[in-house]
Amino acid sequence: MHGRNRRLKRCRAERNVPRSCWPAIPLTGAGASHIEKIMTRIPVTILTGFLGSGKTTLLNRALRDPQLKGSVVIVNEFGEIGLDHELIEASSDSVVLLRNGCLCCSVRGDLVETLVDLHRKRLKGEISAFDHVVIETSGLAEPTPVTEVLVAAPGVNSCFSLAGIVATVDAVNGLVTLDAHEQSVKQVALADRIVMTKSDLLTRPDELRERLGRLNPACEVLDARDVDAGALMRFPAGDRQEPAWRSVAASHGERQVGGSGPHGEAHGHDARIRRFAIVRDEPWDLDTLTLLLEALATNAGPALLRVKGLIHMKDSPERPAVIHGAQELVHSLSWLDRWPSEDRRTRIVFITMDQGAEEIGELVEDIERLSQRTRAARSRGGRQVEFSPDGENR
Ligand SMILES: Nc1nc2c(ncn2[C@@H]2O[C@H](COP(=O)(O)OP(=O)(O)OP(=O)(O)O)[C@@H](O)[C@H]2O)c(=O)[nH]1
Repeated sequence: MHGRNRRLKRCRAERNVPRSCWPAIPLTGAGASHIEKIMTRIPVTILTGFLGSGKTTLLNRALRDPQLKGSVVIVNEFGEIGLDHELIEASSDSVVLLRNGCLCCSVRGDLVETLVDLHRKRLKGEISAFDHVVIETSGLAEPTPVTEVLVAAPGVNSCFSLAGIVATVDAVNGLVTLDAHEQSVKQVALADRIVMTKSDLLTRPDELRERLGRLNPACEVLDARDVDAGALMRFPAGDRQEPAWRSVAASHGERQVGGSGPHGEAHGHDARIRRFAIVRDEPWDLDTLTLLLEALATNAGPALLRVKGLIHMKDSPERPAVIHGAQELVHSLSWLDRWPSEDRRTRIVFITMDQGAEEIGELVEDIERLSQRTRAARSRGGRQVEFSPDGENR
């Protein structure tokens, strides 16, 4: 098309036709849409919120809305076994998982690469022409470094623009989390929209509302039950005040984007936080799962920051059971309609304060042994063995 324009200019100049008389050449068809693709910066929404605060639940609601039909999701989980991409209800080619680190520290470079790569593939037509990106951060991430990538990273800020930040806050655990985890305060303080989740489980979350209001006075606190999740993730240009993140991102603009964060490697600021996974090839029976849920309920509290798992059940091989817990809450068991990928192993991810993989691993092994013995006793017609959380089976 450039060649055609040049040729046209030359021949009209030769004939001395005034410039104003040149016919406008309409940009139509593939050429026009290609130029539009190059010129348009794609809006990005950051979805943040502490561990288990309901980010994926809200995102899944939003993804069912046609407003997010053209959205790509980038999800970050901190650890080798990631489950979030399996729990997001979108086709696998519109979800990208960034694992093995946290977006605000070690995988910031991966985020830059992922965004640049997505944009390149979009231009080449190798993937569908998405018009929006949602980045779901890990619950432990501070949003500022991600914001900086979008505002300041060369190659990213020319193709993408940060549209806004949505933060989820869990009504039940929110106050304790804000007291104990600085990331949670930053997530709220930088948000354009704060969504309080789980207020269905707590009748008067007034104290939390007030606290959120003090942390981010410009931002209305919305109730997850009332929001239009699709519209929530989209930020029409120019419909709000100057966002809090803009000045923060600008003041950090000089910082080199792409390497490790300033606060040390792999969450040095939270040296007490441990993350590990339990993986099993053998399906579980209902006794084992029930005992695990009982043990989780017994151990619920601030030390059990997060547990989530897909469980392969003997009685239900075609669809996994899903378990979720976060601090004080162990949520009711739910089920997926089908396995989201080829991987049908039981995978349970734990994020704890101080409690190590060995301790929890032993607890799960105890549970598995006990349920085996119960099964054997039952088949012999004997009495059921009782589980005690101190490890002594009676
Ligand atoms: N009752 C109730 N449960 C909720 C609500 N929102 C989320 N949950 C439950 O909370 C649990 C955790 O929700 P997720 O959406 O996985 O939380 P998350 O923030 O994505 O979790 P991580 O990214 O793993 O930290 C799940 O069992 C959800 O069903 C809510 O508004 N009410």
